[in-house]
Amino acid sequence: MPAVEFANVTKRFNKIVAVENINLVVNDGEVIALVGPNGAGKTTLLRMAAGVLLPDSGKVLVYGIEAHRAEAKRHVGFMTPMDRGVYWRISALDNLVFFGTLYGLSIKEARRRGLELLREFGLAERANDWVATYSTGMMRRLELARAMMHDPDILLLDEPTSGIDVDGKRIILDHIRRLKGRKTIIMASHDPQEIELADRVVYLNRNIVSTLPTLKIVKVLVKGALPSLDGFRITDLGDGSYVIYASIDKFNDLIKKLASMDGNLRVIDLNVEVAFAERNARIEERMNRRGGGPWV
Ligand SMILES: Nc1ncnc2c1ncn2[C@@H]1O[C@H](COP(=O)(O)OP(=O)(O)OP(=O)(O)O)[C@@H](O)[C@H]1O
Repeated sequence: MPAVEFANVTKRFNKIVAVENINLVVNDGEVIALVGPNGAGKTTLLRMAAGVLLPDSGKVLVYGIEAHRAEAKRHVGFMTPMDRGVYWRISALDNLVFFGTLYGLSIKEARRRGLELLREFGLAERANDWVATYSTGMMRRLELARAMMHDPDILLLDEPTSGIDVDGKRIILDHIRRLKGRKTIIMASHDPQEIELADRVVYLNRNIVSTLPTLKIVKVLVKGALPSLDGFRITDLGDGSYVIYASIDKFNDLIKKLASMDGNLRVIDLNVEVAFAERNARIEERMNRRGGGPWV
């Protein structure tokens, strides 16, 4: 039985159609990245799978049970976007104990599990501090810990590493990597390093545009003085900005190189939308025909 199934799902907010006729089966143990532009409906899909939002038509099922029902919710941990899922005026540990008891853990069990997760996410020293004193990155890690308190089979992660520093990001990405194969994970993402963890990338723009096994190329827009960069294709846009194309395995390398360049170079944007294997293959083909002409 699929872990999560969207069957003909449509959701509107007044006149806005957030998602339309979505059909998607997520298998047990699969890691899915939902990718698409702002407003594409990624968060809406996650909220429906978490059972906190009902579809207008169609069905959202968790192990065959409608997602809003309590038996379905027990299987699911939802890491909400930004910092909406925890209480600010109590400590991190009290938050975890509170949410743990909502899922039926005893206070003692919830405390043990909460401390274990706080340790794992590098927050043990701040366990008793008010969440209001946390940085964005610490808050995101706490959000993930909260979603994991009841050891759910399915994790719904909304941009899990957005807006956080390199160390915080590494802790979360390593954790997700360790969960691969043991949990079903659906992740809404704009981040190539998150997307790289997925078994399947579902590109969404109100409805499903394409489903592909892997992401191949990331496109980075930079502005300023760009010294030569061996091993990367570059397009000069002529206005002092450049597009650099990096395969996913070289992306970290590229970011390190860009970071080590002097302050005259700025990263303006990063685009994964055009990065799919299908389109990459088309571009490669065109380049080969032209004998290696410009990309755009
Ligand atoms: N509670 C709401 N009330 C009204 N409109 C909403 C609500 N939630 C979402 N929408 C609208 O539904 C559409 C899909 O939004 P959603 O947040 O699912 O997109 P997203 O793909 O997660 O975007 P982003 O990448 O910016 O996070 C958008 O047009 C948004 O404005």
